Formats: sequence, C-alpha cells, structure tokens
Amino acid sequence: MATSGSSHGPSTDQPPPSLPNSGSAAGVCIMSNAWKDEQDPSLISFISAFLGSNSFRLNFVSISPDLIFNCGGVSIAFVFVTKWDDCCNVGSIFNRVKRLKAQFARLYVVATLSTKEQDDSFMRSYFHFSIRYEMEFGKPAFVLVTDPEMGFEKIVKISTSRGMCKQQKVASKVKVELYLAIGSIEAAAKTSKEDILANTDLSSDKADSLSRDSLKVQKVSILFSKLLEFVEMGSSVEQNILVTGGAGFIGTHTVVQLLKEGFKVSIIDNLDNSVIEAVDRVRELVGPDLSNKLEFNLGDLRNKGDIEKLFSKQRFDAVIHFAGLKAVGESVGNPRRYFDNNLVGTINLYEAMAKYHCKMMVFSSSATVYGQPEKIPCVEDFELKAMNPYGRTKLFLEEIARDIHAAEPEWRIVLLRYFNPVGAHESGRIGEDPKGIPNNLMPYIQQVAVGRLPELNVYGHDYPTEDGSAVRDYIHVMDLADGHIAALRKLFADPKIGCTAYNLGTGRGTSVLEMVAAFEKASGKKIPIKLCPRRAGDATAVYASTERAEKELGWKAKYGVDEMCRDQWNWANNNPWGYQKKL
Ligand SMILES: O=c1ccn([C@@H]2O[C@H](COP(=O)(O)OP(=O)(O)O[C@H]3O[C@H](CO)[C@H](O)[C@H](O)[C@H]3O)[C@@H](O)[C@H]2O)c(=O)[nH]1
Repeated sequence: MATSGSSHGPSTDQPPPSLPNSGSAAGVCIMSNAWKDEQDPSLISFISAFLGSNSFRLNFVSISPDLIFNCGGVSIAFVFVTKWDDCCNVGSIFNRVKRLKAQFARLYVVATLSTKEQDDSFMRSYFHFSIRYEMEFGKPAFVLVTDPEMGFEKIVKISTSRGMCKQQKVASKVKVELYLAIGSIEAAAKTSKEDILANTDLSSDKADSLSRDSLKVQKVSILFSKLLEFVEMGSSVEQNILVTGGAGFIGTHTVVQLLKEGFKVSIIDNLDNSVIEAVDRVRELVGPDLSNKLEFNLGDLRNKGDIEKLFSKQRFDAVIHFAGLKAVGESVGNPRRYFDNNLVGTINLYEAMAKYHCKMMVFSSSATVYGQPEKIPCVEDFELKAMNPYGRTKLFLEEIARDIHAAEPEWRIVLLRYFNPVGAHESGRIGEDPKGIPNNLMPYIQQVAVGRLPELNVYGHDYPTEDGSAVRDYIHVMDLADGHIAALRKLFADPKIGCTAYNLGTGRGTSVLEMVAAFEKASGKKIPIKLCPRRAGDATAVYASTERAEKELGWKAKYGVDEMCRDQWNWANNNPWGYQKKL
C-alpha cells in the first residue's frame, strides 16, 4: 500500500511499532486457533509481527480464552465478545465466562457493544444471570467497549476503578498517552490523505479509503501496544497469598521470600507450635515498606468462622498451606489430634477456597509419603505408603488433593514433598524453635551445642551405610522457601499443572554422623554422642530425585551441608533459647 514516501503517513508496510520499554523476551501470547480463524488474516499477521517486534512469542493453540498473555509467570486471559445478541447467545457467553473464571485469576471479558440497545441489554443480562452463572461484581472484569478499536481506554478505566492497578500513576500515565495517541492518529490520518493526493494521481475517494485502511491498522497497533502495557502492568499487580501456618519454621522463611518477591501475604496461624515474635522478626527482616504488605491473623483452620472471616474480607490469588502438626511420635500416641488438626483443618480450607473461587494451592507434603522406600533416590511416581498417623495425614491429604482435582479440574495444586528441612535465615534472626524436647536431628544437635541438652542420642549405628548411621537428604530452609516461590509461579503460569507432586531435596544423602561432624566444624563445639539402638520406623537411607522440580519448576537447591550447619549455628548461637528471651 503506497503512501508516497510520507514520513508520518500510516502504512501497512511500515514495521510494527515497538513498545518503549520492551526488553528481550517480554513474554508469551497464546492465541486461540478458533479466534484467529474468525479474524481478518491481515489483522492476525499484523498482531503477530507487532508482538514479535516487542519480544512477545506468539503461539497459536486450541485454548478456551481467545488470548492469554503470560509475563513473568502471571497469566492474563482475554475473551472477546464481538457479537452480542441477547435473544440467542447470552447463556453460552456467560457459561463460557463462568468456566474460564474458575481457571484464570485474571480474566477480562472485552465485550463490544456498539449501540445503546446492546449496552442496555448487556446490563440487564449481567444482573439477571449473575447469580445463575456465579458472577460476582468485578470477577471477572467485564470491559464494555463501544468503539471496538479503542477498547483499551475502557480497560484502563475499569481496571483502575476496581483497584486492579497497583500504581494508579502508571494507569493515568497510560491514559494520558492514549489520549495523545488518539490525537496524533487523527492528525496523521489527515496528513496521510493530503500526502496521498499530493504525491499520487489517485482519486480523492481512493485516497480516502487508503487512509482509512491505514488508520485502522494504526488504531489496532495502538490498541495492541496499550494492551501489552496493560498486561505488563497486570503482571506487576501484587498477588495476594494466604499462608497458613506462616509463623512456623518453614512458614516464616517462605513469608520473607514472598514479600521480597513482591507478593502480599496474609498469615493465618493458631500459634500452637510458634510464637508471634517470629512474625515480628519477619517484619524486622523485610523492613517497614514490605512489612506493610504482611498481615497476621490469629486463627485456627478447624474453626470455619476463622477462615470465613479471612476470605470474606479479601481476595486471595493462591494459598500456601503449611499449617499442621508434624511430630511422628506424638501422632502415634494421639492420632485423633493429628486427624483433627491436619485433616479437618485442610478440608475446611478447601471449602472456603472453593466458595471464594480461589483454586490454587501449594501444599506442604513430606517425603514421609514414600514410607520405607524400596529404591533411592525417591521419584515422585513411586508407590506411596505411610508409616504412622502423621504420615497418614500427609498421604490422605495428597489423595484428597488428587480427588478434588479429578472432580473439579480447574483446581491447580502443587504438592511439595520436603525431605529434611534444616538451617535458618542467614541473618540468624529466624529459625526453628520447637516446643519441648526436639524430635528431629538438627534442632536436637543445636540444643546440645548451646548446652540445653547434654548429649545427642544417635539412633542406629548398624545400618548398612558407610558409617552405620542412617542417611537423609537435608535441605536448607531458604532453598525450601525458594521452592515455594517456584511452585507458586508455576501455578500461576501453567493452567495444565493439575495436581502435581514435586520433591524438594538436594538429591544428596548425608549420614547422621556426617551431619554431627559438619555441625561441629561450623560451630567449633564438640557434640557428645551416645550410640543407641535404631528408632522404630526409621528408614536406612532416603534421598530425593530432584529431576522433576529442576525441569518443571526451574528450581534447584543451592546450599550444601556446610551452609546448612553454618546458618543453623548462627541462629542457635544468637538465640540459644529460640524466640524466648531466656528460660
Ligand atoms: O535425636 C535424634 C533425632 C534423629 N536422629 C536420626 O536422625 C535422622 C533424621 O531424623 P529426623 O527426626 O530429623 O528426621 P526423619 O528423617 O526421621 O523425619 C523427617 O523426615 C520425614 C520424611 O523423610 C518426615 O517428613 C518427618 O516428619 C521428618 O521429621 C534419623 O535417622 C534419626 O534416627 C538421631 O539419631 N537422633
């Protein structure tokens, strides 16, 4: 198409414009094959070139939304309703939206309603059908567009008014730019027609139609560049994460990382095995600005009212579910307490999540679900079995998660099977602080080192291992915390995640005696030991296959045993009595 070399006249031959800040690999745009087939091919090739020039990879696949943008692990889905016919297609539109709403936390329905009648009819239907199709106001966001080529103005306005945009400033800047852009297009369109007439012998009508075509392309290009900015803004919108048991050992370390990664966090914890001082220290570690994004709620998952209170006042994008009891020995003596806490609490949580359409969960499972593994390393698809009531709660909860997902496939659940979490935050301000005599190896060693306990009982010195003591896969709690961030990003990014288990371990086995030696080296303290018979139910050697987590979550443990012992000692040395001032 010729515009006679005009430098400012729009032309379909011009390369698509670039976004000002688009760096390399801005993200992925997935376009529905069906949607693509309904559009004019020139529009699709324009969009494709445009996205390409802005470092967006465009893939055409069969998907239910029309477009999905994924930037930085956040998926934003768009559906375009271009034909509104209130006598025929309303039910199918709302049905489709209902289905997609359950699958995408960020879904926008862009409805083109060019006449007042269509607009009125839409409003009537929206309120009429909202209960039947489980619409809540603003969820999903319906973006009503009167000028199909200028939908972005509405998108920004509506998203701003609904508080979706993190930075109002950004939204208003975009709006100003948009108005400037509209003005410049109009100016460009006029110039273009004059240029065509001045530089060619085309008729006025032909020049008119050419300039209209090119105007259309330019409008589309503006729409898309703004859509992309919106998507980028959307990806920086704070996601709100509910962390159950967030005051505990793994919880506090994960909350620090979540806040540092830009998430907003609400903790619910009954402080059964933790103290509020741990949350105060998390606040101190992240500083006042990030601390403002952390909320603590004293509550118990067994109490439905506590959960309801939480969900009814804010929307959560996902839940990381740590809350639960974890002492093997105690569970043998009091299984009902374990079933009540771990099972009932989790079932209540699922109910509230379903009611409030929050269907993404990262669940704290455990390597305990492998029982006594027949082979090592443990691979996620090994047969599962439990050895004690605590282990059974983890196994049941994994099964419950799989059943829920099988019945309602829109759920996305990641089951993280922790191996042996140890270590502490490098600051030495937060760490593990079990109540009573510790059951686990490292807290026990730590208490011997600070003089709280006289010696370590080494359970088993006749195992068929190099030094006769049992072998485990110890993992630094900060690596574990990062594993949760990776799992969360995976949940947001991958609609096909389903219900998937991942091992979080290092893939390396260390014996009890090697661990004692490493701690002695890190602390400079002698740890007196007593060789004792094997502990009932202990496996000889357990360590993880880390392949699936590496491949699918892009996560790998960074720290070795020396760093684990260094940080554990730093915590113990600075807090010999844990979070208590003194005993
Ligand atoms: O005072 C102690 C405590 C432990 N050990 C030994 O140290 C090793 C590690 O024991 P932990 O109790 O620290 O950890 P476990 O491997 O037994 O269990 C941990 O990992 C399991 C999964 O493998 C479950 O998740 C469980 O909840 C969790 O505590 C075992 O050989 C144990 O016998 C001692 O010798 N002395």
